[in-house]
Amino acid sequence: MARPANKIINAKLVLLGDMGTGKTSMVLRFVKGQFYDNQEPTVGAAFFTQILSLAEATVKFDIWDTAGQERYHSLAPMYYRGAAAAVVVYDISSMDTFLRAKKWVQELQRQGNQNLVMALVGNKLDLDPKREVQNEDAEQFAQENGMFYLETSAKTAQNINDLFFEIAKRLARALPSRTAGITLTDEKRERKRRRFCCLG
Ligand SMILES: Nc1nc2c(ncn2[C@@H]2O[C@H](COP(=O)(O)OP(=O)(O)OP(=O)(O)O)[C@@H](O)[C@H]2O)c(=O)[nH]1
Repeated sequence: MARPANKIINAKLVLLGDMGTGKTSMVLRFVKGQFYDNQEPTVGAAFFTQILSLAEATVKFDIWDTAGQERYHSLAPMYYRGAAAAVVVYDISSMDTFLRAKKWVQELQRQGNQNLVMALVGNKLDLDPKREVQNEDAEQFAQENGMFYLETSAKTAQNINDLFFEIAKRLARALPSRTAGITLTDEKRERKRRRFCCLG
């Protein structure tokens, strides 16, 4: 039987985090079900789309996967501005990447969207024997900063779909009940950005 029409949410989602933490791999796992051991570093940013159907809403994600290398840092605001959700990624086997993730959270709190749904994600859970970041520490940091926290592995796919489903649920909940068609992205800015980005 056909499901009744539910609200449609267009949500811009940005991934931020140190280089090599697995941002691209997480998105590729979610969007295409693929994983590469030799995933190339992202240059600038990469764009993906994916649709998730929940009982309460259909969420269309516009996903910006940013480059983690320091030289691209100044580009990041272009991608997190107007975002409805941000995923800050670190690698559980690298304390340095966790410290970098904390910096990203501070930057988002200063400059990001006020109602941003934020997730802190410890990726490379399959490297648990080499763990440097304890999950209690990450969980506490996430709680203190109003984020939800999850550990994932893009390699084994563990918790990858759960991450995006949880974000979709929170976005659906953040919207009042009669808001079908409302977009969570900042349309005006987004149009400007598109003009800016696509002028050849
Ligand atoms: N063991 C393991 N390796 C992973 C996982 N996710 C990604 N990798 C590997 O980590 C390396 C970096 O992955 P990327 O997805 O390019 O990381 P990124 O955060 O997008 O990197 P930048 O584009 O430089 O910011 C690649 O060799 C991946 O194969 C994971 O869950 N487990």
